[in-house]
Amino acid sequence: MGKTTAEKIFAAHLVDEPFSGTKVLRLDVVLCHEITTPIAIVDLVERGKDRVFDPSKIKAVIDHVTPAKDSKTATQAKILRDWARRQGIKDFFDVGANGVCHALFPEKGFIRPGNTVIMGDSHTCTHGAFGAFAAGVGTTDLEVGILKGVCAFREPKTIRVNVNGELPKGVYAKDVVLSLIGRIGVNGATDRVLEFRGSTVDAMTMESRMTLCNMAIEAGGTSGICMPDMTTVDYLWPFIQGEFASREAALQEYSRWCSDSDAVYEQTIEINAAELVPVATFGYKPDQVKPVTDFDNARLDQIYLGSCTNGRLEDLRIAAQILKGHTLADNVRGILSPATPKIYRDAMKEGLIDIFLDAGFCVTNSTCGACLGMSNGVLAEGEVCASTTNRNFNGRMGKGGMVHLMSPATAAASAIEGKIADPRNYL
Ligand SMILES: CC(C)[C@H](C(=O)O)[C@@H](O)C(=O)O
Ligand code: SF4
Repeated sequence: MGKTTAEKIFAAHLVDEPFSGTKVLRLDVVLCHEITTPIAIVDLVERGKDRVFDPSKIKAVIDHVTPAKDSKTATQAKILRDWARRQGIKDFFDVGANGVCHALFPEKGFIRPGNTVIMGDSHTCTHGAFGAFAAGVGTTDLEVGILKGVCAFREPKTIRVNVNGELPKGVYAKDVVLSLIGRIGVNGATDRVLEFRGSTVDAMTMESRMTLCNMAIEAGGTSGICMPDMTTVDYLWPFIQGEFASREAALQEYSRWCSDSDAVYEQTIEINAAELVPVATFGYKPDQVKPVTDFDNARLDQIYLGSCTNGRLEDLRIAAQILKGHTLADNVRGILSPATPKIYRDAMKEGLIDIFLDAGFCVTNSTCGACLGMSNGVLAEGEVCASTTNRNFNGRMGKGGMVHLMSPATAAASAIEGKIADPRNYL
């Protein structure tokens, strides 16, 4: 019987099976940020276990609130910073070099096909775009991961999502994944891997694949996964060229992680790309999704472009293309947080930042900040934000505030009109 990508990765990393169904896997990468890792660090220090299994396999960033906004966040950053220095963690990204974890780490080439990756962050599933098994974990698992380089998982079943056909004008990876979540619900993939397949996914950039995998958790999924292919190799090439004689050789090596043609799936979902339309969420759950054309004058106060879902260069390009020559509607303010310093710099070189500034946007440094309502764009009670992020929970971007999730194109069109708008009218 053939194996799925997740099954292959589990088999290749298995170190123990203490109970039936629970598998202890060897970890290739442990990712850390300043919100969850300091809790683990303090506990490890208290227990006299201030060690790490392998400093070269640990990558850390201060990204959620940076530069620190108060004493508490400064302390969290300091705990992570001191630990990284103490443990000799070279891949540590501090103020000036830091960006949103799930955008920064892939950009640095840290995630490879077939890898096992954990982080104390629910959107770790993003890294599955590289054909890796990447899962968010709690503090206890994170501590064990940091100390021993292993993590226990129940082997997840895989749901295959076939997306075929060409995406219509104004429809992007965000619309695909929001439409999927709208269909299967916020628990539709609980404890499952969502494997994204089909010609639409094959044609996607790594950035778009990351957008797809990023939101697997919003349907309850443990990880999203895409098949490694030449797009993956091309993205990683600057980092792997020393390891392989040619791109073809790299592709051959990475292809072994692709699901077998006779792999068994728990369920297969078919999505016809041609039928998709630009969508946005309307409630406090990511599965409350409807076409943008069904919003009747939905009032907005803020537009937010950024995050690990849609703060990448391709997202900024799409939004800038729509915003060019326009300004923000009178009733809204706009905030752009390019997800990493490289994205920021590239956007500057391409003239995109000028377009945002000309439109009236405030451009912040690279941080999660507003996405989780901690800094750089927190909503006031009763305010509404059109956002390219991944969570619309009640109060997510500020107590009493509401969030509509959408693609960068829809956010840009909405910025111009001051209400949820159809990007197709601007393309
Ligand atoms: C702070 C962190 C634990 C959290 C997460 O796990 O997702 C954050 O990144 C978020 O998006 O809410
Ligand atoms: S950008 Fe938002 S969703 Fe992504 S890691 Fe940061 S807080 Fe979490």
